[in-house]
Amino acid sequence: MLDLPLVARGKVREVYDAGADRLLLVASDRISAYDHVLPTPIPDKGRVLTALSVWWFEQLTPVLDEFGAGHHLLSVTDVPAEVAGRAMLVRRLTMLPVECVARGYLSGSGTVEYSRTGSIRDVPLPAGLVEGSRLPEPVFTPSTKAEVGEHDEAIDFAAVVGLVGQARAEELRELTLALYRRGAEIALDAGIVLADTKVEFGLSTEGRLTLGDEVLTPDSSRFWPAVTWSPGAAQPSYDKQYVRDWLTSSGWDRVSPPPELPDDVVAATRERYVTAYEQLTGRRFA
Ligand SMILES: N#Cc1c(N)ncnc1-c1cnn(Cc2cccc(F)c2)c1
Repeated sequence: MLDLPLVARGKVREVYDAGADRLLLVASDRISAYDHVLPTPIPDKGRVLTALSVWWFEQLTPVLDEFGAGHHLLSVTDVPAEVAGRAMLVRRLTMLPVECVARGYLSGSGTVEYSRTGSIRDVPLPAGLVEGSRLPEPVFTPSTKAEVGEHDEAIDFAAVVGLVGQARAEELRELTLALYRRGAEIALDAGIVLADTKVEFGLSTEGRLTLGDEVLTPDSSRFWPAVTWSPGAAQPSYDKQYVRDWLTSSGWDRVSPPPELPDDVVAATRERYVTAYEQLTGRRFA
């Protein structure tokens, strides 16, 4: 347990108070599937996803610069030894109450909405799209932050305006879409379809729009292997498919506490995270 006050705890991450205007974001090795946190950790998951976020902050800085925005990462070395490699020291922000989601492909709740309305939020889409279809243009699909354990609630652009004002809402939409476009382009070059992602922003003490949270990780985004992309059915998850398939085959009812994962599923899942990192960054995971 860290000797710092706990600020927030998510399914697989914690936020600690690191003193004056600083927080410590700690990524655990926990993995969640079907809205349950599984009892078996995936070794190095926290370290891989932290290293990936750090790399994306570097890659996306030119996009942030275009908008006069910054990011909250201060250090990954100035952190307690017990969480070295899986913690980010970040600037404390005043977080904006909007989960900024960009979708480049139709999936999950997006497919449900499209099936009912022929659109996603206020964006009409062409007929004939199916689960996994690439959208003509990426779509901004914001939601409000739910209490821990609850699902985020979809909101439309007008609701974002109501929360942060017209100019800020437009800035959030355009910056979220620009970050997604750049990330999706880099990911596809590495053989990964970035189907969608969720980013969070806050305001720095100087009032500057600042990208927070984790960025473009398999926990905040849908990663699909490009080689198996085939619209018309649920796409296999790049990182969680072994876990999902094993849980389904185990007969687990998705309501009672989930079973422990077998060693081979743990090892294969760890390998997926490491491979995603190495394919995207071109760097060896140490
Ligand atoms: N990032 C960031 C951040 C910041 N830079 N400044 C102020 N607050 C936050 C902050 C607070 N909660 N969260 C969500 C969150 C993240 C990780 C784990 C969790 F449990 C919950 C983000």
